[in-house]
Amino acid sequence: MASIDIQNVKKAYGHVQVLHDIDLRIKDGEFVVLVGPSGCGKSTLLRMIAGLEDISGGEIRIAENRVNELHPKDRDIAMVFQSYALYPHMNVAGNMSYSLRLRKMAKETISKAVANAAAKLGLDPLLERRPKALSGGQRQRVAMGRAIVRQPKAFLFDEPLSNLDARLREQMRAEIKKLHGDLKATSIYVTHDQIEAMTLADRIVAMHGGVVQQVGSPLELYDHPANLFVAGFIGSPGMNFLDATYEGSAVKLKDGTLVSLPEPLKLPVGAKVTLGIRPEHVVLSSNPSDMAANVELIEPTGFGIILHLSLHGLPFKVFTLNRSALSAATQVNVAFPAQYLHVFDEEGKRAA
Ligand SMILES: Nc1ncnc2c1ncn2[C@@H]1O[C@H](COP(=O)(O)OP(=O)(O)OP(=O)(O)O)[C@@H](O)[C@H]1O
Repeated sequence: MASIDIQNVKKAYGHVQVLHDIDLRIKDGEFVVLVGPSGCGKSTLLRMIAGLEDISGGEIRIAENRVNELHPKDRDIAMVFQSYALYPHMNVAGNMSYSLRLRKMAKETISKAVANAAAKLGLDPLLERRPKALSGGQRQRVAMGRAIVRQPKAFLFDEPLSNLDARLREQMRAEIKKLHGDLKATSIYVTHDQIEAMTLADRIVAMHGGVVQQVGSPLELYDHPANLFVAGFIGSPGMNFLDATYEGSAVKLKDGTLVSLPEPLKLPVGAKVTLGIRPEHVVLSSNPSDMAANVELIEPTGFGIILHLSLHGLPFKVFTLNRSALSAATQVNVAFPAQYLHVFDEEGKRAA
């Protein structure tokens, strides 16, 4: 196991800069998730750590050693991809033991390592099977087993669950988390799925446009998003945003409604701001003096209900567990509890 240090790392393809000055220190044993929309540069960063892409600037250190010039096979890390890349002509045991056989390890040591990993992953009954006789989930487990037997310094996961159906993804996600609890191996996991990031990570690195937007625990990002991008990306359904102006202890919405803040912010009175509130934090009220919104669509999810509203003519969502919302009238009143409000300045940064 090892820490991974990423210092001022840049990547350019020709004149196009796809990663800008990335600085991250991943602690020994930590599970860090790189999350962001397609094209944000997360896979490129992972591939640079693995040695599959050149580094245009900066330094990457694994276990305190600079690896910029090291060949992937000399970095002692294991990568698990979305495509399982198993050898079709080898059975499960053969696939899992391949790298150890290449290293000419003793047969007994190899069998023990394979047996240990197979037990952890529930692969014992499948050791003799070829990949074509396995389900997608089982193949992904073999790919993980192949990584585990090597006891690498770190695991790098590149969207490993993307090929699986929703239920299996959920199950494998929990298995990966349990496995990490067990192995405590340094892990970097790339995904575009914010739920995967929230549920798996010790720390999330939210990326956008080749720039790290925020690094923190899942709840830090959920409770205190550093900017509009993170606020909108983390959480589903996504946060509602409303244009407003700062009025001291309140913000004023476009229609003149004053929304009280829990405390004053360091902003000049009259400053343009964006008010954010998550759909699950909006209160459906019966008080006619609260803001009125038109009901456009009702989506029952089983667990709860998503109300698509039009507030001051703009789309606005509410998530509620209250089933009476299923029969909501054409108009509802909404209230914004002060402790759940987020305010962002004109540049989109969280206002403190
Ligand atoms: N070989 C390449 N040549 C030129 N540009 C590239 C190359 N590989 C990636 N890029 C660009 O670099 C940017 C980052 O790509 P990257 O694959 O890291 O994004 P990503 O966040 O992992 O997206 P996805 O989830 O779609 O894989 C993109 O704009 C992409 O078009």
